[in-house]
Amino acid sequence: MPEAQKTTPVSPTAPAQTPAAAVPVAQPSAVTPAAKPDAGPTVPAIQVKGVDFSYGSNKVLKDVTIDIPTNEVVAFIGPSGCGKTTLLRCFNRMNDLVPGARVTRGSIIIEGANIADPCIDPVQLRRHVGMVFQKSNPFPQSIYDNVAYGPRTLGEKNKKKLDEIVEKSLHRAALWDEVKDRLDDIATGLSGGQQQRLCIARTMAVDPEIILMDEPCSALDPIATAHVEDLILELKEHYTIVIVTHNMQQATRVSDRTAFFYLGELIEYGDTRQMFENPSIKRTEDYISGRFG
Ligand SMILES: Nc1ncnc2c1ncn2[C@@H]1O[C@H](COP(=O)(O)OP(=O)(O)OP(=O)(O)O)[C@@H](O)[C@H]1O
Repeated sequence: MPEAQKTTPVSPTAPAQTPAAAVPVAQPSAVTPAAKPDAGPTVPAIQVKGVDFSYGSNKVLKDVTIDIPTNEVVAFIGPSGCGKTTLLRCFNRMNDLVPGARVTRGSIIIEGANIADPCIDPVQLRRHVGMVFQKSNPFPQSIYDNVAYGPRTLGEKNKKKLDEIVEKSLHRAALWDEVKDRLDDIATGLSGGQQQRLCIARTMAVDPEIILMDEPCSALDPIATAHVEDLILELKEHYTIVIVTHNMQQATRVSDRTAFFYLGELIEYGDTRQMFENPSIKRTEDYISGRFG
């Protein structure tokens, strides 16, 4: 991807990396992420400020405020129906596609821009904020064409450039060595774990800054899951990752911070190890120790 495109801000009116306003200082301490030791002040990749979200008259997110730090992995956990996926899908406005679904209060700031701003193009936003789904969904095309799809859609026609993007993306997805000699084979012939890594490569081919993962390992066996988890740890050097997971061990293995949701509210947010070893809130403790959910 040309460098100029890579740094295109989400909003055409906002300069790239414009510092956003600080988050409200009056957050409850349980939802304030702990500062990383020695980390200087950086603008979070995503700032969620007092968001309410409804499907029709059903309010499913209530006053959610959370910062997602740049180049970290944040896990969203909580019992089924608590709103994890809904919040994740707010970050690239995937919920726009659901009739009657909307943010009714608050704002979400990405790269200094309020993503609800009418001048934001959701397609452009999704280039910056990629998504990997629960079930791998490769197109019934070749491995190469799956990865080249995004760049081609954005207008890249140069074969050499496309070859480079495909190779780099497959490398980053830790799949290159397994597929380099069969790039023309149909993608649906890959194993489940390979298909999921291909979908991650496809997401990376348009050079996003943020990758959203909605239970990316739920359909995978333990070996394929381990591959994807290793990959997540490698990817955070280059990307900010938000992952929804029902697997508590997975949250502890891959994430720097964890956010626990219950009935549409953010109950606790903090350093993953600290939260799992010494949660501040009784309900968090009950959930992570398997007493409900
Ligand atoms: N497309 C939709 N239309 C109407 N209601 C929806 C829709 N998607 C989700 N909901 C409702 O919103 C609430 C939150 O759902 P969401 O999928 O965000 O929860 P979740 O925590 O991700 O659940 P799970 O862990 O089971 O995936 C639930 O009550 C759900 O029924």
